[in-house]
Amino acid sequence: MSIRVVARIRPLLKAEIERDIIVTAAENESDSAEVKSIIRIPNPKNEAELYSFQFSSVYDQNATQANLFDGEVAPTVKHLFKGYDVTLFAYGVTGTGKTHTMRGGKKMEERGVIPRLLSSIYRRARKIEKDSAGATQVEVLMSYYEIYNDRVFDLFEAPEKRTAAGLPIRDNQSGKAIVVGLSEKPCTSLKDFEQLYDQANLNRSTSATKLNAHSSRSHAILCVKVSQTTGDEVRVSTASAIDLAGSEDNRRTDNDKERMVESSSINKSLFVLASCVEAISKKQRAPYRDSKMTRVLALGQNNGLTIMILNLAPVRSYHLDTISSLNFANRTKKIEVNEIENQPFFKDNGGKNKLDTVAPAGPAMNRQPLRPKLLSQNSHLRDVTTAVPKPMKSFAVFTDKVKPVLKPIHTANTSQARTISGVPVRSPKRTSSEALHSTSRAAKFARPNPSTSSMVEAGMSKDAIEALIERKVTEALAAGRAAAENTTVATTQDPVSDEMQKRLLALERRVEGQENERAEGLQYLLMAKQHQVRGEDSSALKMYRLALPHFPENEKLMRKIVNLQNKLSEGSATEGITTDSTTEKPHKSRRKPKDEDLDESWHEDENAAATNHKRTSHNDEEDDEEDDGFIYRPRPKPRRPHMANLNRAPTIGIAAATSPTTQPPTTHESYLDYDDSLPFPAQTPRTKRLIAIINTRDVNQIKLLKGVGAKKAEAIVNCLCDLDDLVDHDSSSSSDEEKMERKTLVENLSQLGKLKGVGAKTVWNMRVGLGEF
Ligand SMILES: Nc1ncnc2c1ncn2[C@@H]1O[C@H](COP(=O)(O)OP(=O)(O)OP(=O)(O)O)[C@@H](O)[C@H]1O
Repeated sequence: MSIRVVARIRPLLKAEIERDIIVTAAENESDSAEVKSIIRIPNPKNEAELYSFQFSSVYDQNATQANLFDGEVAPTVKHLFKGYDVTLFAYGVTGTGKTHTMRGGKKMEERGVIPRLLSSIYRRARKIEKDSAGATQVEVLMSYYEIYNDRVFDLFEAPEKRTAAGLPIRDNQSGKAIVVGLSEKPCTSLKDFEQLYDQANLNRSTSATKLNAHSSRSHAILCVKVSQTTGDEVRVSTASAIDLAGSEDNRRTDNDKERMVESSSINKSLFVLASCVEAISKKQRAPYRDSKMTRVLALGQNNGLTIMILNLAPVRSYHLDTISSLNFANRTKKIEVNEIENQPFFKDNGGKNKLDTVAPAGPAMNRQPLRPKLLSQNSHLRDVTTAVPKPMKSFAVFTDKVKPVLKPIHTANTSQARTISGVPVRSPKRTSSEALHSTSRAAKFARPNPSTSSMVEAGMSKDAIEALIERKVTEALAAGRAAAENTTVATTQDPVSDEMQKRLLALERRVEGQENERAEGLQYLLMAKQHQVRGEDSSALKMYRLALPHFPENEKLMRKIVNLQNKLSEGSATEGITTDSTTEKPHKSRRKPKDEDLDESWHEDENAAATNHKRTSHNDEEDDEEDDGFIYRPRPKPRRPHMANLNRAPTIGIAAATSPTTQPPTTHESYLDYDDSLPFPAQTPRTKRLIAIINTRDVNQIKLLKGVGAKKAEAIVNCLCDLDDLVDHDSSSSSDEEKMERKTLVENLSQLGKLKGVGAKTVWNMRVGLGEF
């Protein structure tokens, strides 16, 4: 049968209002039963259009905890006692009610699926024990763990006892992922359970986020193992109840760093889950192993019955998230699950049966026996037992009976080998039965076993059975050793720190990537402006276009591109007309730029102020990065800088100061160097103001500049003072007055950009931050 998906819409929370409701439950008109099974939600792009999603059932805002449990979970309990594993999981965006559904509140009517399930299990257990007059005993064992930041932690352990790496997961022989070292607590009554469960929940990672005051930061997995023992026969089945952490849209969460790490881990695991579901639906290989949660949940790989509870918020603020959850659920409902019940196995038989000494241990030891999978079938949950033919009761290993002569086994310690050779020499090593009795790892062999008697009936000699057991034991021990080795390697290498390292690196790269990308964009902009002031419009256009992907929504940039394009096409048209004319050949460098050409450049005209007044039409608001009055003029001849000492400071933070010509400039320096030799007066009021502020050396003033905090301001002042010291050293004989005169002053933006801790970007920000001046 396929996974049963039921949707639950939570009621409005205090902060939400009625008119924001966009998710509704409806009955399926073609279905005679008056049960809601449709979710309706508008198309985010066209509110008039409604999307409909059909599920097994839908519970609206008015549905109680009891309604949901009675309708969906209670019917699974009898299947659990028939040997079927049951998996229940709550899926949904953060704050949609998963924990409320699974755990619920403390009051009787608010109890969620989990306490109700346990209550129902105990009730049924008591009934079975009573009906069998004590011949059948039911034992309930519980394990509870969380997957936090992709690490597994036992919730029965206090957080301070956890190891950073968490518990390892490995596959058992039937390929089922199991958590190694998980504790399993017997719970004899509902009271026991409640005590353990409440205590364990205190260990679960939860935090307040903007979207949920008690947000689960981990996936919590509760496994309830039910063992029914009748005489020698033991039947084990497990109910797993999983409260997944909710996906988060971090544009809405305002998460801090720690919450972000959690959030990205949650989102990643949910993304892997979605990828698994998609792969399954496309009949491709599902990437289960990409996340611990998907490994454990193993959707589509686990047997028994699976129910997904899709939790939904009814309001508009969740619109896109809700649609994404609905799409996920829509795919999930098509996943087929193998309806196979667990086979009983036989326990100790008064010492006669050598197989039966070990009881199952570990939460995953009750998984499927080795036998062919039944073909998946689509049937209703309630019809499971009648609709599905009983699977074969035999192990795959029973094929051995058609080959009664067993191959000698390679290992020396097998009684079978001795029997076959006929040499009654006792091996110095232990026999299979001894091995079974003595090994502390014997739990593995407690998987469902055929009874010896049935094997004998099936025509196998006792020796053949012994040899068969021996072989299985040897194989299992070898597998156990291999697994143990793997585990050791895993713990000694501290996979978490490696993993963490990798993530941090990736994060760093991402941040760095973003920074680089922005810097690259700014660089293209500046180059474009440089080209433009030189009158090289087509190159400028090229540079603006290169900058565009870095500032995709920047209207100003787009306008510039369009204007330049127009200008160029106009120009080429004019060129066509005037090719024959030699009368006017405008000197590029002398042209007077149009408004959009007037741009941030550190080639500034001395008459800028005058020009400024004439340019009344210029819309400053639209182009706040532009300095009024810039026009291109040929680069003046390099003049020996007034502040030669700036270039003489080799180690105090002026980049490339020692040999600016021999060292290739960095990208930032290259455009800072561009107007290195500009004389001080040739600057716009804004630039002058900026430089004046810097030259005050007043940390309080400097720190107010955009992009400069107290630290950077201090660094700038220190750097300037260091430069003064250098000058003083150079001229130890100078008078104090001369020294004062020689006090290091920043003359232009290029010099400013070379101060320690100041780069092109900071200079840019400082200027822009000064606004119109
Ligand atoms: N059916 C419901 N009835 C009443 N209140 C509900 C219901 N469902 C959810 N709530 C309330 O909504 C809030 C969020 O629910 P809950 O913490 O269960 O969300 P969640 O999906 O588990 O979130 P997260 O993924 O962040 O852990 C809680 O205050 C809870 O009490």
